[in-house]
Amino acid sequence: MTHVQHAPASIEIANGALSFGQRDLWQDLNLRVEQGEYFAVLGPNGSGKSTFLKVVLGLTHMNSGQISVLGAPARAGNPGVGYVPQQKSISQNTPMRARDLVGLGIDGHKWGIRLNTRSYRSKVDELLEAVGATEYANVPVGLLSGGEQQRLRIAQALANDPQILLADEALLSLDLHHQYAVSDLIHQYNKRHNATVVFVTHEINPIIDHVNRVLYLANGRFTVGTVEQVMTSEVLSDLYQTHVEVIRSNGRYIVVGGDQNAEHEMHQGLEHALPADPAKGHH
Ligand SMILES: Nc1ncnc2c1ncn2[C@@H]1O[C@H](COP(=O)(O)OP(=O)(O)OP(=O)(O)O)[C@@H](O)[C@H]1O
Repeated sequence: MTHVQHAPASIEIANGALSFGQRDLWQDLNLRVEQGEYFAVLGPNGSGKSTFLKVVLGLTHMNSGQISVLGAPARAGNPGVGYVPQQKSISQNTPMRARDLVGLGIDGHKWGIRLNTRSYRSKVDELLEAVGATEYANVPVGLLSGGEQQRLRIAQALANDPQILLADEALLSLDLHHQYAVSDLIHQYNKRHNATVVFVTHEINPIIDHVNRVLYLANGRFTVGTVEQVMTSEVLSDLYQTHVEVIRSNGRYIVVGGDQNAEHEMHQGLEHALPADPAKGHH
């Protein structure tokens, strides 16, 4: 008799529950994210998206349930997991150059290389090249634009060739052009390395072509499924427990109604989903 060998899940949560005081983020969460999957985490402000990443990172512990990451309990500092934290502005006076920032991500222990050796420098060059940042390698990071800094953060997160890349609002504050550029970069890494991507975002449209499945969190409840399954008026109304309208236009989604948070998404959705079409004119 042959046995089918199941590869371990990239991320697996069993019976997960997490609350802070009176605030439930989720209960009865059972989830298996496969290696190579591009997984989006959506939801309004405060629904627990960033906390979900922190649980995967082993920085926050659930109240109950188990989480395994790459076949072992989640633990902080796992070199198999890369993390692009929510963007914070970098002071103009930071004495670091672009290449120094990227170099911080290199785990010398893993690569057997030391700072300032030739192999270290060539690894940094390779990472800069991969994110298209070679031309500003020696520029102080504080002088770079938000989009340029964001590329460096991604290079830093990819420095150890992680099997899982966690990105927290990686497109926030980028203009539309840079949103798509950064989104493409992450997608390429996902495909070339069969890496799992967990992408936290308010705005699904810039990544919609890449996403395999979605975890949508709202009001202590959640739903999981493909974009087509989750992004419907019926499913989101049920999740928000109030009427929400999901409009699909040119393959983009606009969420209208619900609470203030859903309205917030609506505005972002409108901004990005319906770029001005000069042919149609404005009224
Ligand atoms: N360590 C903590 N102690 C207490 N409450 C916390 C802690 N971490 C997060 N919270 C609360 O949990 C909720 C979820 O926070 P989280 O940052 O995960 O939300 P989010 O969905 O990422 O929100 P946003 O879209 O605004 O970034 C918030 O109400 C937050 O105040």
